[in-house]
Amino acid sequence: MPDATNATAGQPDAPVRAVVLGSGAWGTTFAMVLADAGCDVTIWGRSQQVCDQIEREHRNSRNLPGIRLPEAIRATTDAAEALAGADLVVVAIPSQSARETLTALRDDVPDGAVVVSLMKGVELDTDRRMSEVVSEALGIDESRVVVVSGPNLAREIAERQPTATVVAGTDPGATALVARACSTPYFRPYTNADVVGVELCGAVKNVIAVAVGIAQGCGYGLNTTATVITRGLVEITRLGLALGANVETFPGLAGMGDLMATCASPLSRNHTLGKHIGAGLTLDEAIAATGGTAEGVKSSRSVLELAHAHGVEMPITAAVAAVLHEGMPVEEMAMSLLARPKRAEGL
Ligand SMILES: NC(=O)c1ccc[n+]([C@@H]2O[C@H](COP(=O)([O-])OP(=O)(O)OC[C@H]3O[C@@H](n4cnc5c(N)ncnc54)[C@H](O)[C@@H]3O)[C@@H](O)[C@H]2O)c1
Ligand SMILES: O=P(O)(O)OC[C@H](O)CO
Repeated sequence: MPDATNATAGQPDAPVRAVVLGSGAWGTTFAMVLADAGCDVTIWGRSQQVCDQIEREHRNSRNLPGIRLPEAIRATTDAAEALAGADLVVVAIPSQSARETLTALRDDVPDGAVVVSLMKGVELDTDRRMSEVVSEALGIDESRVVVVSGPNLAREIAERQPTATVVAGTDPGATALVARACSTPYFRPYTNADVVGVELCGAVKNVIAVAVGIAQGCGYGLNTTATVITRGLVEITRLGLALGANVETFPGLAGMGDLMATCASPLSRNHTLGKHIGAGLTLDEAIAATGGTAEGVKSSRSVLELAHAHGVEMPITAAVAAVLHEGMPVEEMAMSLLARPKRAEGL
């Protein structure tokens, strides 16, 4: 396995000590990636039952049925115990729970630890990106927060299928540490200094995946899917550029790559939820039928607020928010998008 020693901390032989906050599908899978890369990994979870099963049976049947986890991964519900001496603190809980959860753990996160956000959402009410929420909740500089985002459906990675990701941070040392800590023969990180762009890609693609799901649930075919994905990427790019992102991020893994994976895969919770809505379920019914966290439900609202605040037009996001939260019938969604004033293609 590749080397994941903590050379930047001046301990060339010590493995990186990583703590993953959250024992859901992605937290558990990322813990497996870190362990396969040579890190010393502990998962902190809320469920005693899930933690016990990870420790004793090396499985998490609630979130990753049928997957055998590395035996070295430990799991506990005791946050202080988990976080003591951590070099990396990886946050893998739903975006809207991040501030409250991290504020409560603030005193347990060691000084100097690099904090990694795996979350793909924008906070309701504040419209903050997750790295901003992490930094505010823990009282740390944003340079200590690194983001990992890409075409990373948990189940496929838990099966060790090959994929790549983007590790984004403003501090080159912290970014390199995280990239080294999660590099395995099946998981290839690319670094990027554009935290804003990478985070917006991850959050908004969930909303676009809901839109694609709705279209497919309504019975529309691949022309509609391709139209929503392509114009969805335009929306993401427009918002990103207004917020200072780098244009090169959007056709990359965190942008087009993740959009393609999420909009195409039946494993995606956002896509699945959209399909249920398109097929006629209510939002509550669709959430229950989907299971897991479909971040696009809440982020459709916060992304739209962010867009309004910056004068950015995001018609697909607006239509998703209208269907999910304002009672717009799904049948009206396509019409509301296609009837807009005609314009030239492009941003
Ligand atoms: N599943 C994926 O394929 C995937 C891939 C990339 C990124 N993500 C992102 O990672 C984040 C987590 O996703 P997931 O798939 O692990 O979700 P999940 O629904 O499978 O698990 C979420 C976990 O967080 C826990 N949790 C919920 N509220 C909590 C709180 N207040 N405090 C502590 N723990 C809490 C739950 O108990 C659960 O263990 C999301 O932002 C998601 O968009 C997921
Ligand atoms: O299951 P989803 O819709 O949350 O998507 C999972 C990942 O974000 C795909 O990269």
